[in-house]
Amino acid sequence: MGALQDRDGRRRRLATGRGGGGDVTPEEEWGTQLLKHLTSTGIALAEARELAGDALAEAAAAGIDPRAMYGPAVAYASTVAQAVRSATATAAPLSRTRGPVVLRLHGVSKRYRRRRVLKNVHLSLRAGEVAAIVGANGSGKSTLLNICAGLTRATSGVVERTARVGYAPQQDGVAPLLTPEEHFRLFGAVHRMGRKKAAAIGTGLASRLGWRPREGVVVAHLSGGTQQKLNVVLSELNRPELILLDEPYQGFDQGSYVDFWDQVFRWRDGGAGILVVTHMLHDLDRVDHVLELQPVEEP
Ligand SMILES: Nc1ncnc2c1ncn2[C@@H]1O[C@H](COP(=O)(O)OP(=O)(O)OP(=O)(O)O)[C@@H](O)[C@H]1O
Repeated sequence: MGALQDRDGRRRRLATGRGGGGDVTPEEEWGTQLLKHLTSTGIALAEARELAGDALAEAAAAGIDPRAMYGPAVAYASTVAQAVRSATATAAPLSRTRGPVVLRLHGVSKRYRRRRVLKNVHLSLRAGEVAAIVGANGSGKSTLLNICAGLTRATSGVVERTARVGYAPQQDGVAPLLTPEEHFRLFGAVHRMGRKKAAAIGTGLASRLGWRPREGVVVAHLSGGTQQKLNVVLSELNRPELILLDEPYQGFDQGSYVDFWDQVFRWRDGGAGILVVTHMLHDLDRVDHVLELQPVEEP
């Protein structure tokens, strides 16, 4: 047996694959497999141990079997390895400059009729930064993003945002009966872009997410993940200074997920501020701010 130490300092055993006494739990076996696959991708043993330990600890903290939370160890190892590589490749130098504040929330609260959904939320996001919003279902993440986008009015508090904002909502961001190119033209027109330019920019941005839109195919006939790529592309069509993304990679495969984060870091290094709603715990290590929303207890 080997051993990993999780974030709470507990020791978690890893099976070595030989001998081992037969009392290895499925979770420990998954951790061992993850460790093995991580090292086989070239990640150093110490870092692989830490990554595997983090994964097990996060699953244990969430009370979820790691196999259900992350999928097969080999697939998760590949995701982690790619993320580590891209994070290393795109990691900003320590001197990374932050620009002006592009979004400021001060004491933001929201009620729907008598029901309070958000209470006293504060956030300051600068150009060149990424912030994540996390929280349980119903804790108000989408509501907050709608408020940031100016689509929903806060009941109280101050919301200040930069002028050029891109928004990929969780639902209804795309029209089922239009083609991607028609979306590019439509959204381009809103930003006073010519049809050709909008189509060219949209297609170029799509390629960064590993997607080449096919002519004449309406959105309703695209996969869920591809529809979501369109949603993301539309949010960045006008080179916004603030990008709001509500669980943007639902349905993405592993490669698309990695491409997506590469794209986030490109936006960030290009001077945008990015606010992303996520349920992926391992995303949180690479962002500058984490805003955790708690469900509001009172009526
Ligand atoms: N337009 C609305 N009118 C009334 N209640 C609403 C409205 N929009 C959202 N709510 C309620 O506000 C609460 C927060 O919803 P919201 O969608 O913001 O949460 P969330 O954290 O994004 O949830 P999830 O993780 O499931 O996406 C929920 O109880 C929801 O039912």
